[in-house]
Amino acid sequence: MNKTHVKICCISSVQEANLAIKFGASALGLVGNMPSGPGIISDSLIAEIVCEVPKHIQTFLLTSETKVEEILKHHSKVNTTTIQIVDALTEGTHQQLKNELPTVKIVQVLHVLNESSIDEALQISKNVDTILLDSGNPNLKTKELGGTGRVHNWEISKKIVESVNIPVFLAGGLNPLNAPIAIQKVQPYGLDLCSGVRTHGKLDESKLKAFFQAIKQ
Ligand SMILES: O=C(O)c1ccccc1N[C@@H]1O[C@H](COP(=O)(O)O)[C@@H](O)[C@H]1O
Repeated sequence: MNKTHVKICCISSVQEANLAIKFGASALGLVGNMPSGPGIISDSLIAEIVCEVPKHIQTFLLTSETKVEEILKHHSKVNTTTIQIVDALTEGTHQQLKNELPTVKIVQVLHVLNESSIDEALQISKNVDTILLDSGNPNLKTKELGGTGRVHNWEISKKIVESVNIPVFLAGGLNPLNAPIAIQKVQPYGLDLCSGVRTHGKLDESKLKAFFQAIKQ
């Protein structure tokens, strides 16, 4: 079995970034402005963290912008290696983004709500580098676009991993206890987590250690 990649999300300082990297994260999530969620930081802090991170580590800007023009504007302020779009596009296409930023990876989040997510994933997979499956609900009045601490239906996630030809990250309520089961059941390219390795919002060294120990392959 291939090694599962790990993205630690909701990084809120250079110290947290270094801690996550020390334990084995190959990617870091930096949460921009959102309608809700525990991990939001300012764009200036995102830019500062990006500058300090070693070049082999991927930095993901989480953006709630849904228009290509606005996504480009957001990214220009922070210069991450990767853009993670946490809601569906409403103006422009993924291809436009890729044309404008050929060296930046484009990750589209899909909030797994029901079986219709499988067809949606298939469509999206033609135009992005990576899909990230999360447990939010963009249909609520105040949108939930991630950071929920909730697990979704992994049977559906498993079918998506089997159906698409691009890497898939699994997110949503992962922690040291359920991560090995997630890997076995869904077999994603990577795991992505925020609340499961934190205590009172701060990255918790003992939880991080337990997480990486639990998924050692
Ligand atoms: O954490 C947030 O504030 C957030 C807000 C809006 C979109 C995404 C957000 N975080 C992402 O959500 C996943 C899942 O979080 P959790 O592990 O269930 O707490 C996390 O990996 C971040 O990518």
